[in-house]
Amino acid sequence: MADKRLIAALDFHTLEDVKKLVNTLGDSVSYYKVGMELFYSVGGDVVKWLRAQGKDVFLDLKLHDIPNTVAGGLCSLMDLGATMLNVHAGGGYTMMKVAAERLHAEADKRGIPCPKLIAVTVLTSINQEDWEGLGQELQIKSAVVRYAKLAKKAGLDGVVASPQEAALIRETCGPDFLIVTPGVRPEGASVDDQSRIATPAKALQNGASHLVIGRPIRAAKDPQAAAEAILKEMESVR
Ligand SMILES: O=C(O)c1cc(=O)[nH]c(=O)n1[C@@H]1O[C@H](COP(=O)(O)O)[C@@H](O)[C@H]1O
Repeated sequence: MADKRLIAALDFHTLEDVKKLVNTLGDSVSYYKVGMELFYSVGGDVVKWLRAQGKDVFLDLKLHDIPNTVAGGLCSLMDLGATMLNVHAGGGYTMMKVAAERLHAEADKRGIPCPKLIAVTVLTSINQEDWEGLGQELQIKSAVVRYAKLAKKAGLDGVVASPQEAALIRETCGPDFLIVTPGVRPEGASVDDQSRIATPAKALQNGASHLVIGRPIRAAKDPQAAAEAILKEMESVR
């Protein structure tokens, strides 16, 4: 049985590349992330294809707009059958609340299960210098926890944050709150454009519920072996 805590990021721009990786990883990986690169090139068909293969899908389009537009956008995405959708917490409490309410109401109306809705806090690529450049005065950690509390109060199921903030979020938001962490790098792997990172084991020890991992699997010489090594490391933290 695949470990559903691992979400492999499909940052490709063709369906052929997606099929190749998904077929290579086979039963080892059952949860995939479709982000803007793939969705903008291929559209909703990729989500439908993944669902037809029995895979869960995190549709990561990071909606960020006024409440009515975000809520409407989420309802439009609902037909694709994604397991999880996201918005930017920077859109504010009212936006998140309206989005969650409209998504739930729409799911009830259609008689379908409601996708999980999570909020991106502070992108894992943001470092202290970027952060201060934005004129932010809180520490990154404090801002992330503040966003997480707002997301919870607004009725969302969880957040996207770096593994470095996961412990504080878990302590603040309780055991059932989803904490989805990108910025995960096995020991010695290339950091790429990420800033606030940790290893798979450390991310889980800190309380992450899901790990989003892209290049360490996708760009590996042997993606199947890379995924298996990550899954083995994850297995040590239950
Ligand atoms: O929402 C996301 O998934 C996300 C949020 C964030 O703060 N940082 C982040 O890296 N991501 C996504 O997570 C994936 C990480 O990919 P790798 O850096 O290749 O492991 C990418 O698809 C990003 O779009």
